[in-house]
Amino acid sequence: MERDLVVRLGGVGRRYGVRGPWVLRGVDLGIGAGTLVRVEGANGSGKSTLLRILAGIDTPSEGRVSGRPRTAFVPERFPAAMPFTALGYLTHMARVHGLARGAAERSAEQWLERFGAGGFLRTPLSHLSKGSSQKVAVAQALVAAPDLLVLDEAWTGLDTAARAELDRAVAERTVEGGSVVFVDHDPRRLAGAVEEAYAVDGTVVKRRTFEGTSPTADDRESAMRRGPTVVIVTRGPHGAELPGPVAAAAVETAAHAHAPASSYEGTRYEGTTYEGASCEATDAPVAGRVTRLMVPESHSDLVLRELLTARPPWHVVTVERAPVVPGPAPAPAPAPAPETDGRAHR
Ligand SMILES: Nc1ncnc2c1ncn2[C@@H]1O[C@H](COP(=O)(O)OP(=O)(O)OP(=O)(O)O)[C@@H](O)[C@H]1O
Repeated sequence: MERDLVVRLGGVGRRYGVRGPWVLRGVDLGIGAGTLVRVEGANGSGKSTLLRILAGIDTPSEGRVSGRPRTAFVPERFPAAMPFTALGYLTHMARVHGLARGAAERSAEQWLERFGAGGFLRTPLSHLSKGSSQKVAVAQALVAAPDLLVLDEAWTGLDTAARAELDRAVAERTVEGGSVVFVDHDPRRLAGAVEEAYAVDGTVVKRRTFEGTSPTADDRESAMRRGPTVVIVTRGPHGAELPGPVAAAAVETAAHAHAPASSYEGTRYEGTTYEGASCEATDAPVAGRVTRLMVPESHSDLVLRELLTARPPWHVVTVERAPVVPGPAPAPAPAPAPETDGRAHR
C-alpha cells in the first residue's frame, strides 16, 4: 500500500558552484507519511546534501521539491555558539514552530529532562559540553512534534541513555504519523523499524531492496524481521481494539491475531513458537482477546506503555526477544565515531 507522500523530489540535482561537480543528479523519491527512512552511502557521497534538500534548508540546483510539511532538522554539526540558554533556545524554536509561549516552555523543559539535560536549562549554549549541546540539538527538533523529522548523524555524541531516548522519540514520531529520515554511521541503528532505505551511490540515489521484499511493498512485518524484535503476547478487554499507537507500531502475528477471541476464553494459554522463540505459557486463565504482537525493539517500551495505560488496560502475558532473521548484508559503513559521555561543564 502506498502511503501519502509528505515530500517528493523530482529530477533533483545539486552541485556546489556553477561549475562544481554534480553531487546528486536525477533524484526521484518520495517520503511517505508515518514512514521511517534510512539514507546510506559512503563518506562524501551526498547523504547530508540529500537530507538538507529534504529538510528544505537547501535548494536543488535543478529539479523540483514538492510538499513542505512542518519540518525539523538536526544537522550533522550543530551551531552551539548562539546567545541563548538551553531553555531559551528551545522555547524560541518551539515558538517558531507555532507553539504558544507556555506550551513552548513546557515542551522545552520536558525534552531536556528526557535527554538527561534538565540540569542545564539556564546554561548558556556556549558553556555546554559537546554531548550536552547535541542533546539540545536533538531536543530543538522534537519540541514541536514535526511532521517530518530529518536526523543527520543525530545520535553521534549522545550518551547511551540519550541515544535510547532518541530511538524512543523516533518511534513516537512515526507512531503518531510523522515521517523520519535519518543517516547514522551504525548500520544497526533502528534496525527492524526502518521501512525504507536509500543508498546514495555516485550521483544517484537508489532505493535499497530488502531480501524477499518488493521495493514498493509496504511490508512492515518484513521490515521488522530484519532487526531486533520483541514478541509481546497481550490480552485485551472483550471487544477492545488495540490502542492506536500499538496498532501503528506493531504487527499482529497470524497465530493469534486471526484466531477468534472466544478460543482463549477461560482456557490456559498454551504458548506457541515464532521463528524459534518460544512464548512462555502463563498459568493464569486467559479471557478476552489474546493478541501476539511483533514489535521492533526500539518501539517496545512505547507499545508496553500504551498497553498498560490504555483505559481499560491490556494485560501483558509475555514479552520475549525474537531472534533476528538473517537479512542482506548491511551497506558498508564508516567506522563508528567515538561517543562522548555528554557531561556538561558549568
Ligand atoms: N557547502 C558546500 N560547498 C561545497 N561543497 C560541498 C558543500 N557541502 C558538501 N559539499 C561536497 O559535496 C559532497 C557531498 O557532501 P555531503 O556532506 O553531502 O556527503 P556525506 O555523504 O554526507 O558525507 P559524510 O558521510 O562525510 O558526512 C562532498 O564532496 C562535499 O565536499
